[in-house]
Amino acid sequence: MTRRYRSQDWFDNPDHIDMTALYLERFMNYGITPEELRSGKPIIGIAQSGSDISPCNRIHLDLAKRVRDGIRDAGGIPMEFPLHPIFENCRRPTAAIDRNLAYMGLVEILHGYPIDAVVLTTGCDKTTPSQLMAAATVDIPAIVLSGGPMLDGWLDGELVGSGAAIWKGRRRLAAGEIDNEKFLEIAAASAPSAGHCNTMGTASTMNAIAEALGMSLTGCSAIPAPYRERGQMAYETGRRIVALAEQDIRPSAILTRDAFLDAIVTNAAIGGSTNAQQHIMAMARHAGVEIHTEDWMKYGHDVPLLLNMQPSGKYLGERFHRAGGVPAVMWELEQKGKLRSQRLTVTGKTMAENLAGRETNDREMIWPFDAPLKEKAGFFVLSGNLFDFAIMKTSVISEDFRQRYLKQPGHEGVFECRAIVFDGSDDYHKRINDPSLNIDENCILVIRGAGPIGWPGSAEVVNMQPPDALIKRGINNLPTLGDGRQSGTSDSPSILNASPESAVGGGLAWIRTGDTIRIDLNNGTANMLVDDAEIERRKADGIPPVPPSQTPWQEIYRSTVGQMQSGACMELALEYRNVGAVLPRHNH
Ligand SMILES: CC(C)(O)[C@@H](O)C(=O)O
Repeated sequence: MTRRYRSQDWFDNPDHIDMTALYLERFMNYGITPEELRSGKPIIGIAQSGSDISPCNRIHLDLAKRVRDGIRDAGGIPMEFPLHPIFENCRRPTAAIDRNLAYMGLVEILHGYPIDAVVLTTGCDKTTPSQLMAAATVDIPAIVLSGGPMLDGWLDGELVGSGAAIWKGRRRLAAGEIDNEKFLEIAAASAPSAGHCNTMGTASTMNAIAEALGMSLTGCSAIPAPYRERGQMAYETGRRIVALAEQDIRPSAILTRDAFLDAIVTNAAIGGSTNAQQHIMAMARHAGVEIHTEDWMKYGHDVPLLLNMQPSGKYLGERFHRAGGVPAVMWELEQKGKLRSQRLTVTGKTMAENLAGRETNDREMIWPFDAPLKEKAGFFVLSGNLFDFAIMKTSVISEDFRQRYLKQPGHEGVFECRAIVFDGSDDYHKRINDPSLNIDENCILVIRGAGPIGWPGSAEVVNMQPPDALIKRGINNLPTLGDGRQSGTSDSPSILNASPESAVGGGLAWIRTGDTIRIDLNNGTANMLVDDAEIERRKADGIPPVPPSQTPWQEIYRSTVGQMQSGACMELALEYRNVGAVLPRHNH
């Protein structure tokens, strides 16, 4: 039996035939017939995230054609509409402020237009969580179609991964090993085709998480953008969303606590981006699921690193796809009982069923659970008088860094450093090479004013590079700490996402250059060794100033956003759930 869709309240509503005429007539101007719209078929939205200013997602302009084919073949009517663009690399002051804006825009579209189900076209970092957050709020049937990563980058016979090549290139530039032209050549080589980052940066991470949550078809996220399977996946996704609409399988049936815990576990096993922390929190909260600070350590930290992909490992996205992609990693976890896989996914089957038979045939790319690339590779959670919450990405800690800071005889897991404090990244760039700071290997670089309210939007700036003089001596990483984020493609073992941020009076506001910071990974603490009376005295100096808002949205964003610990959500939006079930009033 076909069910009555919400779109029929617009197009087939005997109580409001006067309104129906108004709703129907303008769709005809691009050739849709009233019969189609009144046929009782589901109207399937395609949230189009691709555009010329969203190059990571631009492939979706083509893929949408195959999605439409799938929707039509399965008996639905496609309607494509734009999503607010989000382009991490280029958006100033940061794309982080776009996540909540795109979220809000998509909620309004899905609620206010005759849309029964939606295909979410994901790619660049925040295009995934923003759309899943909206799907959770509206709670109409939804499915993720990833755009896929770029092809692998190659230069001079070596793999060059996007993002990772930039951070490495910057260091080589500072060391005087390459000139500007070579740096640009490396950057170009790392991005050889359509698609998002070919490394396990935030884009690949968030698409993998969408799949781990059960919101995309099995094997979707890792298919490189230009591969034929990508177009085929678009077609199958289009077909599948019609079935989800018919069966009324909604995100609330899929986005459960079990699904989010599996996302945390999978993120650790793939060496996922630190940005996943705030996005997982935000998606969970919009889905009405409680994820607690302790869950990161309890479920995530002990998970080993299984995927040999940059920045934690060696290879890039094409090999990941050929090795079986996300299902092959999850298969390893499933064998060891690390997942809660008896849960529904958009395939209509359980995650356990989706994973059956998905063992990898490439053990250089996906390592066995019992003989992994690294043990205990999940995020490490820290707290202390500098912040209530921050994370460290342990999967990228190099052996050199471990030896220097974490394996000092008699003090394993504990190190003390002299703080060099920067107020935002302009200050960092201006002063990092100032010889009067005497920065050496006993220093920790601290950045503040980079959180959701301070920046505004939380900037990817914590992976600060050491001064040129140190890099020339072969010291590529100093400990760093801050209330901002860092690129998922970075190999810096930073302590980041510190909450509460300096701009709201978090502990980072009271630290001064020259203070000693003690990091204790045995107890999960990070403290400035400054007594409480002195901290109180410093409070009289006030919170370090942050720049004024430059646009209306920046001001609204600042007045509504929470801290990164809790997902940097637009807090008032959390009051709204299942808004797709509440039809808006007629408009004339
Ligand atoms: C590479 C970027 C822009 O930094 C981001 O996409 C990430 O991976 O976090």
